[in-house]
Amino acid sequence: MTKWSTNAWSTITPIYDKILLHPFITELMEGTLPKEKFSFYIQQDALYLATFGRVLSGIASKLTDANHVQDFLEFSSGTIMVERELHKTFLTTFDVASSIEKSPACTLYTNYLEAQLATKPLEVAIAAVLPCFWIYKEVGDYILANQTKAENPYQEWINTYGGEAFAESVRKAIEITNVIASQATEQQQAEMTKAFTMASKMEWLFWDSAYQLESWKI
Ligand SMILES: Cc1ncc(CN)c(N)n1
Repeated sequence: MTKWSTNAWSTITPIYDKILLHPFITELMEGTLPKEKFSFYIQQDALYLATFGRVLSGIASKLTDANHVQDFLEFSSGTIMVERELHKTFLTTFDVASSIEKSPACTLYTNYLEAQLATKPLEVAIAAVLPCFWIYKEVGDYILANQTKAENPYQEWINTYGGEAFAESVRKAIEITNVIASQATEQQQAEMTKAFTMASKMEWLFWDSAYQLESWKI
């Protein structure tokens, strides 16, 4: 039987293809992305990750398999720690402001994840966080395989998401989500795919908001 993740990825392939074509990603790959846009992204991402970490540990608290609990706790602490280290590098390098408010896209995405955790069944919440792992891994791999410039100011970002340590977490996250999906009804699996798709759209929005230096209209 086809795994839930295989069908879910096919559903979001048009979104993923658009992410690869987004100027934030193409310019990041070329190393030509204006620093101002990357700084905006990194600052918003620090705010995003604070919520993401809390949502991951919330999911851990709802899982029943002890190994899955441990994996999600490790995602929450380990993965986030690695990403925070990465952020520190860029926050220092680019000397960005330390107090900022969430952009509309960041607000939308973090509120969405928190709402899935608070109001939806576990299988939906877990599907909602999967794009945060999977899309970043695919984008990291894609950039590593296609970049042509020897020097890139964003190389550390690229290496983090295209690297083996991150890939291992992503494999585990996909596997756990498939186990949860295998215990779900068809209707529940459809809800999972819906959340996976929505969060994938928000990944696109998040990069787009950084590229546009999005601000509140009011
Ligand atoms: C918005 C966003 N999505 C996903 C990731 C990778 N965990 C991230 N750092 N930021």
